[in-house]
Amino acid sequence: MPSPLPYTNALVIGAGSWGTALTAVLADRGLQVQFWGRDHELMDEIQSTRRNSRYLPGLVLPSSIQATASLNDLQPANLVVFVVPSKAVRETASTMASLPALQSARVLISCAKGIEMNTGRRLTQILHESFPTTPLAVLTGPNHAEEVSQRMATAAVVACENDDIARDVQCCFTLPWFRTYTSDDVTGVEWAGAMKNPYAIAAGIALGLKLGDNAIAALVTRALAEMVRMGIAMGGRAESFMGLGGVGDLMATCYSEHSRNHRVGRLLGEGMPLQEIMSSTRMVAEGVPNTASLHEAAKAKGVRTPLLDEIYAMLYQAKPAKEAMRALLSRDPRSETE
Ligand SMILES: NC(=O)C1=CN([C@@H]2O[C@H](COP(=O)(O)OP(=O)(O)OC[C@H]3O[C@@H](n4cnc5c(N)ncnc54)[C@H](O)[C@@H]3O)[C@@H](O)[C@H]2O)C=CC1
Ligand SMILES: O=C(CO)COP(=O)(O)O
Repeated sequence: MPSPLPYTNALVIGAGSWGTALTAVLADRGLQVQFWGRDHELMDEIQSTRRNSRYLPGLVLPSSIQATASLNDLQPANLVVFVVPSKAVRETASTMASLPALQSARVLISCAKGIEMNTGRRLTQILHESFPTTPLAVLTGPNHAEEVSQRMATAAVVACENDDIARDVQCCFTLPWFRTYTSDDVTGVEWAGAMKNPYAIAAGIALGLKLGDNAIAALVTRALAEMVRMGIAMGGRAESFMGLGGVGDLMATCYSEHSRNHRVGRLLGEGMPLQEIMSSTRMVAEGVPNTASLHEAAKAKGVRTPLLDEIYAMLYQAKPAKEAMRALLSRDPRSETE
């Protein structure tokens, strides 16, 4: 049985599919949950019907949650979950920083997956700029909202530099069907969570091109090698890339039909232009902006990332997918450990 709750009320910021699923997790665990999203029409719908028909239609949220789009409605919360897309984290954090509701926060949890363009900053580093005295944690792992919302067995990682806070957050995200592990490698899990997104696009492309299971397994394995190389260069630990936030999330997104990144890749592989794919859904595919920011960060740090370079060329330089795959296969032979 889970222990008593260290935090009693939560605020979830961001009303996409993951924010909606996490609202349900925290409410199931017994926290009082406020749920904020920027769209008034959607938040009114959630408050009156308990459903987010736009992003996670199958889930009926508990009646205890309070959904709103009005910042003035927010009441003080001691656990705050940031789950807007990565490109919206800076603006949302700076807007929220002055609100009384967030002044009493005892921990802020970053749940998006990305690295900022132009600064190469991790999302907790961005949150720290707006909340310099509030402890920060990351929740990450192979966690498709569609499955979490159906209470299907799921495991995740809570990373925080402070072990006590990591355990307190872990306690709030512990349910019979939702298991969390702690880590103190915030840097490693944040780089891992961002990096798996472009590779999920690549795995989707390989599927769309019907390259076969051998090719996809090779791609995913070499993606992991690239993730570890990059993660260590950025200050993370290799072991984090072997855990749920690394290889776990890489597999979940590279092989799952739920993954929006995988879908983008599959459609690209089938020949649909990127612009058309992006305008066919309102859901975020972080791998598209992440490819640009990670490519930029890799070049700045001098990390060798042949896969990411080809994904960048496909997404941003209109390189045909077949040509990119040929380029990868015709590279100079080398040792697997290089
Ligand atoms: N969906 C999933 O299964 C999981 C998603 N994540 C991560 O969570 C983050 C959010 O993703 P989802 O909830 O899936 O997104 P989504 O695509 O389901 O919805 C995006 C949400 O963000 C909102 N949004 C967009 N720009 C905004 C802005 N400037 N200010 C405030 N809100 C804004 C939209 O209105 C919408 O509610 C992403 O970084 C994603 O990688 C992480 C784990 C699982
Ligand atoms: O991060 C995720 C699962 O862990 C969600 O992946 P997508 O953003 O590709 O749907």
